Amino acid sequence: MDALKIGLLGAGNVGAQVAKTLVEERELIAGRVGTGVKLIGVAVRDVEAPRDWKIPGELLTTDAEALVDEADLVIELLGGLEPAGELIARALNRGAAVVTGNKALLATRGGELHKLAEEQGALLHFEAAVAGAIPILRPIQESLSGDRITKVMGIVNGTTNYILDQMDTTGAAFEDALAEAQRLGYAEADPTADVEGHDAAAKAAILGTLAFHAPFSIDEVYCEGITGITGDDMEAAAASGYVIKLLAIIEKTEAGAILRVHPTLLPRTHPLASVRGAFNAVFVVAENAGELMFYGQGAGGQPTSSAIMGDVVSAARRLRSGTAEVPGLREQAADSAVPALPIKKAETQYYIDMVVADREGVIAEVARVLADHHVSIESMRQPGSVSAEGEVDVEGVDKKGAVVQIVTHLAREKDLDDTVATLKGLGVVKAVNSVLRVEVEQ
Ligand SMILES: NC(=O)c1ccc[n+]([C@@H]2O[C@H](COP(=O)([O-])OP(=O)(O)OC[C@H]3O[C@@H](n4cnc5c(N)ncnc54)[C@H](O)[C@@H]3O)[C@@H](O)[C@H]2O)c1
Ligand SMILES: N[C@@H](CCO)C(=O)O
Ligand code: NA
Repeated sequence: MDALKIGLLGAGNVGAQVAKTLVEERELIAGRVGTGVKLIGVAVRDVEAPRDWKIPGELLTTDAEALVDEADLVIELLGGLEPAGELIARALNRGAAVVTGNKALLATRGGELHKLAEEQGALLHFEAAVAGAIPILRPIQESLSGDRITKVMGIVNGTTNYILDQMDTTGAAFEDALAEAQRLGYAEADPTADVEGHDAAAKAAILGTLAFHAPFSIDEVYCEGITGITGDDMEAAAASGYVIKLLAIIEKTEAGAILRVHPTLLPRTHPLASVRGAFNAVFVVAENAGELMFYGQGAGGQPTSSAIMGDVVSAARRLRSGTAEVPGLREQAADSAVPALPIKKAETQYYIDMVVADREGVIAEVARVLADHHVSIESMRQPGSVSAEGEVDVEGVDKKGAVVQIVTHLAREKDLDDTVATLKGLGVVKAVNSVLRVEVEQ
């Protein structure tokens, strides 16, 4: 067999690393595949642009379509919906294998692209799209395919974990931590996707699709990012023994599935609390397997290139042996439909941080509001008072109110919303500073 022709689209953070591996490790990759492999071109916007690794000039081209039309295997690392989607479809229509890390595209048009791949008998691999270097999709699609997955929960965005970790451990400002995450190659080209939770939501949709054998799109994922999290929130959480993490949680109930992404309070003893920097960690719960945990680098050019190269070797082996077989959505559709349920149906624990009038009977009044809405209290703290300037004053000087922090037992999202609305209307409640969801145990 002639050397397998590989076309690479994009030479940014991840693409440049992949180009480096394909050139410098060509022999190793060929040995792993069992046949020769050849990088035939790298499509870029500007052939003169400086890159993390200097790609040999003869490989660079601005004609992505011509490259796609020549390749046996296309690696898409442009990001964004277009022209990435159109180029992937073009490759699949030719029967070429495609490897991509583009979660935004897969969470939007995944169903259509999987169908196209199936129709053409072409391969579509995307391990890099979720949790960077961590092998998580293949274990879900293959190793756990004889089990029933009931829940997946984890930290799946490196940029936001890096930012929150920096804010928590060094007191860094949000903007400074974000700039550093961009410099380190963790963030999306438009980092709004990271900090507003959209990147994690795309990953939640992909995880849901594979774990629950039913197609979910990003529109079906409830999504809150971390832009509302302040240094004060982090400090208050720390003082109570918690840390704030952006979690993606997908869980199956009898009626359907709830997919959500939001900042979450975790006790410092929780295994996800110790996930630092741009690392990711994902819990998978399956009926027979029980709990599994996957941990590793979730972002960055070099770690992500490992997942891309794993998919390249896997696809190339199948091309070589002529056994293209796609664990795509046809197989997923074998299960009965699993509707996506609204966040209002979710049940979780909550943390409410508020300022109340500092006088007798107020706590009883607050507790009554919670009880009236079927929300029961697990713990309550009164860490101090606030001054006229709104600063916590533990000495109690110049008191304008008392800070009260409540952690509830499991409650329905709807009941919690009603509770908070009632609390806000209560004369004795001066302010509700923050309401966060809490995960205390796995
Ligand atoms: N960076 C990470 O840690 C990471 C991890 C996992 C997945 N991903 C995904 O991998 C993909 C690439 O990420 P990245 O961090 O390397 O992004 P990047 O922005 O650093 O690189 C993308 C490159 O593609 C180029 N490009 C865009 N449109 C083009 C076009 N039409 N023609 C030619 N070149 C074009 C850009 O100029 C840029 O150099 C994205 O889908 C991203 O979501 C990234
Ligand atoms: N921007 C993404 C890249 C990895 O998918 C992140 O920070 O996790
Ligand atoms: Na991965």
